[in-house]
Amino acid sequence: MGADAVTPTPESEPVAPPVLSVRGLGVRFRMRGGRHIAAVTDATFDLAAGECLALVGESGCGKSVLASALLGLLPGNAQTTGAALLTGPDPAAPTDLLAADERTLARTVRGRRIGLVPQSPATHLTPVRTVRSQLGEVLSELTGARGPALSKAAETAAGRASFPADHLDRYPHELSGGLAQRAATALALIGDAPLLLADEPTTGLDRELVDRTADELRRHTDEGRALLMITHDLAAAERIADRVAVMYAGRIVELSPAARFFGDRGPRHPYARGLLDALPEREFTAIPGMPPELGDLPDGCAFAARCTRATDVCAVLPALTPGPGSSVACHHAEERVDA
Ligand SMILES: Nc1ncnc2c1ncn2[C@@H]1O[C@H](COP(=O)(O)OP(=O)(O)OP(=O)(O)O)[C@@H](O)[C@H]1O
Repeated sequence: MGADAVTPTPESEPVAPPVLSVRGLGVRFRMRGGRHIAAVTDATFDLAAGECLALVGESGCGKSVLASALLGLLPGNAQTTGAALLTGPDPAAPTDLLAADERTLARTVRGRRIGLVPQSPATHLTPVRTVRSQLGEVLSELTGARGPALSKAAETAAGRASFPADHLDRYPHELSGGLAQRAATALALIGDAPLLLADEPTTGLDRELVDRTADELRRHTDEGRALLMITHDLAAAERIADRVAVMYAGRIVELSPAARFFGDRGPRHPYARGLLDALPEREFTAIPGMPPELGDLPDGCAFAARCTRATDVCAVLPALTPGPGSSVACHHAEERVDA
């Protein structure tokens, strides 16, 4: 499918001009013996200010690789295709994150135009330095603050992520999981980036902390930031996402408003429906079989081997196509409309 082959339906379209416009993004890893792993193929979506898009899917489907591509943090054996346009100070001259050089990404994008809320705050924070010192370092780098102003700025930065000022002089190992996450979020917010990228921000947290962390992220979105949240946690996605993109075997197979996805009508793609049905609070029925190897994908629909709806037509790759309520890459999606 070409980069501009997806025309989103009104329902699956973002509500304002995009902060991020991803078109036909692909990431392949070159392996020994001339083999390739197609980790992400033809990802196309927009993300607007004040909007949260949850990118969901099973482990290994390519979510984190997509995030790394947006941050310019792919390893040397990666090849990218397509474009990922990040709107900057001049809306008429967006930065293509896939084409930008490392200097541009390091100096003007990471931390300043994209704030990364990491998967594991414990490993993201430096263990031998207090939270105040770590906030101070990023603040002086991004804002130039020095001396007493720096300490005050650290308190303000902590407050934005609801990190308590009386814990600023603690080391990461002295923090609970929730506070470590808030410290990491405070770091991500310092540059006042219009786009936040949260990679599994709730992993390892108990349910109450998941809800609180998700609500915090929603608050930052409501302040006008765009949030791309990568998550296994469908409950967290349901809590805060405006739209949901479901990835399977490196491709986005459904792009849907969250209200529809989690509501009575539900997703239209059989895999997306299977993901929801696997939840303990729903049918608790696992999808049979395993996802295909990304180095050995079939020519047609990668989900067909696990799909109860598969027919001969599924040997032809289905394109992500606008339909009633959501965009879906499935030859049989229409059968599920308003079921
Ligand atoms: N440097 C690399 N070389 C080769 N393959 C890689 C490399 N990095 C990632 N992959 C492969 O890309 C695929 C997608 O990985 P990715 O980490 O994006 O999945 P994910 O959906 O984020 O899963 P998880 O939630 O478990 O992190 C996996 O099959 C992974 O093995």
